[in-house]
Amino acid sequence: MEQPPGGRLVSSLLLGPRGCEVTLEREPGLLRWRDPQPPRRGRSSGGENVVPASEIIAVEETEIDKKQCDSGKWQKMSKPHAFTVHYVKRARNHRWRCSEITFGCIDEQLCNQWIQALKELLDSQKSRPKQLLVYINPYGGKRQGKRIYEQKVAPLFHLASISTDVVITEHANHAKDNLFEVNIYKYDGIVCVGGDGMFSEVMHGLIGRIQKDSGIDQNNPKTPLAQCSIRIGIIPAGSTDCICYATVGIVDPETSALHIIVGDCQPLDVSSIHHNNTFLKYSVSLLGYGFYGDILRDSEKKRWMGPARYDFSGFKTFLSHQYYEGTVSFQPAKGTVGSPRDKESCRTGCRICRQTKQLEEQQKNYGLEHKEVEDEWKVIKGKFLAINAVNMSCACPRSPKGLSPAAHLADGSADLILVRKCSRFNFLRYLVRHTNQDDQFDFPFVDVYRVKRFQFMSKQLEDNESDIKDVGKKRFGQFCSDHPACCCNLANSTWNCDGETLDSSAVEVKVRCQLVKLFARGIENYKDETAYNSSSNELLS
Ligand SMILES: Nc1ncnc2c1ncn2[C@@H]1O[C@H](COP(=O)(O)OP(=O)(O)OP(=O)(O)O)[C@@H](O)[C@H]1O
Ligand SMILES: CCCCCCCCCCCCC/C=C/[C@@H](O)[C@H](CO)NC(=O)CCCCC
Ligand SMILES: [Ca+2]
Repeated sequence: MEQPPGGRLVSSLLLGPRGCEVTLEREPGLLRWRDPQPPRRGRSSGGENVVPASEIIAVEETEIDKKQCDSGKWQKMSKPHAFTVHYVKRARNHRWRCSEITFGCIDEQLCNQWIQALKELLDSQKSRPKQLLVYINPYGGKRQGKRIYEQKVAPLFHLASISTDVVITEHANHAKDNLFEVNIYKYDGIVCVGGDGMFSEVMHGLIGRIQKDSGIDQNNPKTPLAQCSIRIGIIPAGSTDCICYATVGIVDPETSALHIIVGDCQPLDVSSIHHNNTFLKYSVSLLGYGFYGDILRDSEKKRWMGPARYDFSGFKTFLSHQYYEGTVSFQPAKGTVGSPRDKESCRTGCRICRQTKQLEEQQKNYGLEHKEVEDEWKVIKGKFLAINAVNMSCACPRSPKGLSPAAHLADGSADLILVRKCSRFNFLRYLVRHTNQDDQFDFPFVDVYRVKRFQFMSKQLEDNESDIKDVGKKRFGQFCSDHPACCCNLANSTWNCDGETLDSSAVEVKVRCQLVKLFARGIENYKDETAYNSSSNELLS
């Protein structure tokens, strides 16, 4: 065994029946070994495996059973000693798996030395969570949340020595209310097992609690909000799981559990939604009026159908081809680097998100953070089939590129997509482009803007606000002003806010740059030279 001062441990260990040189570089923290198997036809042998310390899940001493002991080189040892390293292995389509490798040692002392060195390396990974609070929605998606957690996630958390407090929710808002009661500060993260709605609930609980503890009034749309340093983890078990897909690249509980274990951190923009100085909701994925609002309103009555409710209501809403009149006003994002028509997407370590954050910090240092108040507003009146504001791409299994493929997770802006009244055929062409490689914004009836703030007011509300004079009528402001007695609900849509409906059709929206953090790292770019290839964790260089 060689142990030079640089902190490198090199030993000849056993991998099955064959010997193999294994190296542990303490700085920068890499475990390396070379596959010893003989060459097979059509396959090269001796591939080097490199596992960064940040992707080692656990190390443990291994009992060599009788069968293994009687075979190969183990036979030559009086009492074999071995240790197993559990680590992240990348598979296709951004999937992560927990893989393991067992190394045999000639004596107990060498085995203990390796185990100790690896454990010390694991202890030095400071961003890893040790204690988590887990909320499971047993009724989300296909109602598999509890099973998914118990079978796929809990064993991994146990392996990684993470302790958990688990709450199985009994009703909607259980998790949100609970977050105002428990001592959240003793946890390194909050995990939600469910869909986008469950994430939204946990996020509202966490943001609300942090603001309460910081003495910040969420109803004031101008107040800067306190950032949440406690990360949120998502174990996908919902119907759309768009936030998981757009931040990890796949909807897969095991992959998400591994991102939590290794302590990933992905900041996320959050939009705050107000009306008349009243806080309504926060949104991280889609805030949609018209088409997506109507799908949601219809699908809520069909929750019993599970995820298929969206296909049913989607088809019905498409056929209804309803458009809505109103006024959209917005402030174009000036402090951001990218544009919604970029070809480049937001990926792990995104340059655009980093640069935008730096710009924002520079502005803060020069006391210019409130400069946006004076920035010009652009006003668009029209008839819209859909108004979609997205803080991220909104990629999901139904739409692998999402509603705005170049939107960024953490650039402090949202992409505002206006789909004006057009024929059914053209609207279908637009929807089909959600699912293929063609440019969704390359239509004369679609406009897209990168914004920091926007407002919307439906025509009915505008008319009512100017028409209705007495207070009694104003309470029924959303009813038909031409026929005050008939109570027919005018064609107002509702807002779909991350899969939940909003009570008001008039909204004022402001993007809060990187308000929350997730246990994720954005979608990895395998072509990136710092990424590893899918078959052997080898560095692509
Ligand atoms: N025990 C419970 N009973 C009923 N509703 C619950 C319970 N726990 C949570 N909820 C609510 O269920 C809603 C939907 O849950 P969730 O997001 O997990 O599934 P989904 O709607 O099928 O998926 P998606 O949001 O991805 O479309 C959430 O808004 C949450 O508030
Ligand atoms: C003929 C081909 C037409 C195909 C059209 C497919 C379009 C799919 C786009 C999906 C966009 C999802 C955006 C994410 C929204 C989530 O915040 C929200 C909560 O989970 N989900 C929905 O509102 C559920 C929305 C579901 C819509 C179907
Ligand atoms: Ca954004």
